[in-house]
Amino acid sequence: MSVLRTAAAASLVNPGSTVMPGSIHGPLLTPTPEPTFVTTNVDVYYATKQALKGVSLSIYRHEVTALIGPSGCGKSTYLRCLNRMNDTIDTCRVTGSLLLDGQDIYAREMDVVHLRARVGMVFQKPNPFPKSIYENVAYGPRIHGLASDRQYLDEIVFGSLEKAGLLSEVKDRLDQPGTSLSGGQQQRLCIARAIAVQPEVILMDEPCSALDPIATARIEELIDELRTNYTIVIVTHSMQQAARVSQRTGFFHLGVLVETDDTEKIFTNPRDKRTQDYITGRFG
Ligand SMILES: Nc1ncnc2c1ncn2[C@@H]1O[C@H](COP(=O)(O)OP(=O)(O)OP(=O)(O)O)[C@@H](O)[C@H]1O
Repeated sequence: MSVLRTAAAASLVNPGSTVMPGSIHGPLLTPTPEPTFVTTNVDVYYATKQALKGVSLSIYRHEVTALIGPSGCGKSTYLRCLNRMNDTIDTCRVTGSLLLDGQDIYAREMDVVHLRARVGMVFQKPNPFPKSIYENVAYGPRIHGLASDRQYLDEIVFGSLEKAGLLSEVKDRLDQPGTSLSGGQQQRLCIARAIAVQPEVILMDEPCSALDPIATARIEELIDELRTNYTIVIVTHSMQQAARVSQRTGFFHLGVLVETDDTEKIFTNPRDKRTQDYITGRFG
């Protein structure tokens, strides 16, 4: 794609905004990426109301996939299908095929607790446990039996805090409550907590919506670093954020996945008029 075309298209995303061509960055996609999740024809109902209609989407390893679309279009519903968080909603029914590394995550024999360790989740509002910083991170490895002794548990806790970019800020106050941290630090603590149980995938549901711009920038940098070791799916209302952090983007509208493609393609040359209208601010 020519620089001129990219520049013109980037200005479409948000005319006059700071989204410059270079900031639709995600490094180039590998030629033959490997899917972590293959989901096919997913329908979701809340009682009789259908929230997702025939969604087919693959999530690729070591990429960040952004899910965008107007409010109520089903982004969070789809995200929650990937670790069966929707199971906690009585009226919710999921049909279709959802395979993680080829395994049906809705199969009767699937251990949902284990699934949620493999597919961790970070929520909109940071939600540390009412425990110390150390215990927030140690809790998961303990209940999953990942640490045979205290020394190994320490290694997991310190390593997870380091990967979440928080260790240097908290190493001298590990026994203080998680809730004593700033909002951005709490969100990184929640990321450390997810990492501590060695997930393959981290789901993030608008992880920056409660954070200020500096804390948001820190989380965005972290997402880019985490991609080396994890597969990430992020729901975001910010098209700039999707453009900055993701390699692949899916656009949802009224419960339908309208299109999915390389992030650069979605923001510069979408196939569908609805996507074009959304990214140019005509609705949403
Ligand atoms: N627990 C629930 N019970 C009933 N309906 C629900 C429930 N959760 C979501 N819905 C409905 O499902 C549809 C999709 O909601 P969902 O939260 O997935 O959309 P979204 O795109 O993530 O929205 P937003 O961007 O506002 O968070 C909406 O119509 C919503 O009202």
